[in-house]
Amino acid sequence: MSNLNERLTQTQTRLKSWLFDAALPIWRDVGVDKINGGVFETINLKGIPERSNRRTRVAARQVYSYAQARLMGFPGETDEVIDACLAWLNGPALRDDGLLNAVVSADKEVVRAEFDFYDHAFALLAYATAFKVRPQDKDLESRAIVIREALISGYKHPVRGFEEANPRMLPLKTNPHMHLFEACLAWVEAGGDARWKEIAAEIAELCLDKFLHPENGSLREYFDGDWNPIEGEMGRIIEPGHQFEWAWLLIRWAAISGDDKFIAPAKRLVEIAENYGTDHHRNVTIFELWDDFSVKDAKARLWAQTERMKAYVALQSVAGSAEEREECVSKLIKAAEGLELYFDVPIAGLYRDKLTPDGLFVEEPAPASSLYHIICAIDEMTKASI
Ligand SMILES: O=P(O)(O)OC[C@H]1O[C@@H](O)[C@@H](O)[C@@H](O)[C@@H]1O
Repeated sequence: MSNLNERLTQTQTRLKSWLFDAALPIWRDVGVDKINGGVFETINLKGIPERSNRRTRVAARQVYSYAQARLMGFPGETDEVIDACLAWLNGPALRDDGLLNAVVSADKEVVRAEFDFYDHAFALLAYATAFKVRPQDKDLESRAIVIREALISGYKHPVRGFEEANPRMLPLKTNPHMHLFEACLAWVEAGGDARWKEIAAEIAELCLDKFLHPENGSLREYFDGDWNPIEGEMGRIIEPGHQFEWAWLLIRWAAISGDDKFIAPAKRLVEIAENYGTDHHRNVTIFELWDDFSVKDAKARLWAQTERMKAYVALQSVAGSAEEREECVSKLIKAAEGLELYFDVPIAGLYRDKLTPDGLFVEEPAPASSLYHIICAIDEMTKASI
């Protein structure tokens, strides 16, 4: 076995053991709120869950995480978390019109009922992944279709993509489109109807035509109502983590759609995020750049490290030569080592979230919301080979 291959296998094994032996058990055994239902937002670094208001996206992400764990062959119990979170999504988080509240308290009082596009994208991902492991449960598909149709009837942009509110509220945002794209791909994989693929195609084209900077190929975050970058500083923000994340999705979409035109822009996104958006001294991908690639915010959140990993798994799958593939695998290992920096806490299975520019971690409870990123990256990593 080559040295690189050996390092890849060791990294895959190490991360998978951390996930299976420590993280999945703790986020199930401590993370589920057995009294009030749903899951806690955070567990502090002493291992105690914290009682705070709950973002709907967290319940959705935990459905994804434990359904994905099942797909990965996790031998432990997963139904408890999946059921608790599905009940939350279809209970306290559900509004009368079929859409979702954004934030609900532990006592099930609605804290923020406003429509949040991002939460709906995650609910669709949750239902898709649950449906992959429970294909006989047709309710999962019907609930997702209710949300999808409500999104289309209430929030469709007149030309392409989706609005943030009805009546319109600017800026329009690429981020929820990215997660809706991700959910649509999951539904395509889960055997959903043709509409999922049509929405994915629309978002992929919108990304190429409008989200990407025509000159330097970066992907910006905030747009006006005609899909031009919003005026002022906001229109100039790019997030390196999102460059990696879109690259991962675009390469997956190239395989599903059979259209290779998405690969070159994806490679460019990775190049930008690696060369300008990653601090090679700390070995972490940072939070924000300006669209001339100067640094806006050098703090580094955990999730961006997982996107770096996913992007290199995608890139190695479309590598043109053995050398290119080895280069991707070597960067994948580097990215995984960057992620593991965040795992250095007294209780295995918990993690840090923010690394400051001077190399210190912020002291704070571990957020449940990051498990989704981590499990996805580890699952993707197991697909890499040389
Ligand atoms: O901040 P939380 O909820 O942990 O999400 C972490 C991050 O997830 C990523 O996939 C992106 O959507 C980011 O914009 C987001 O901030």
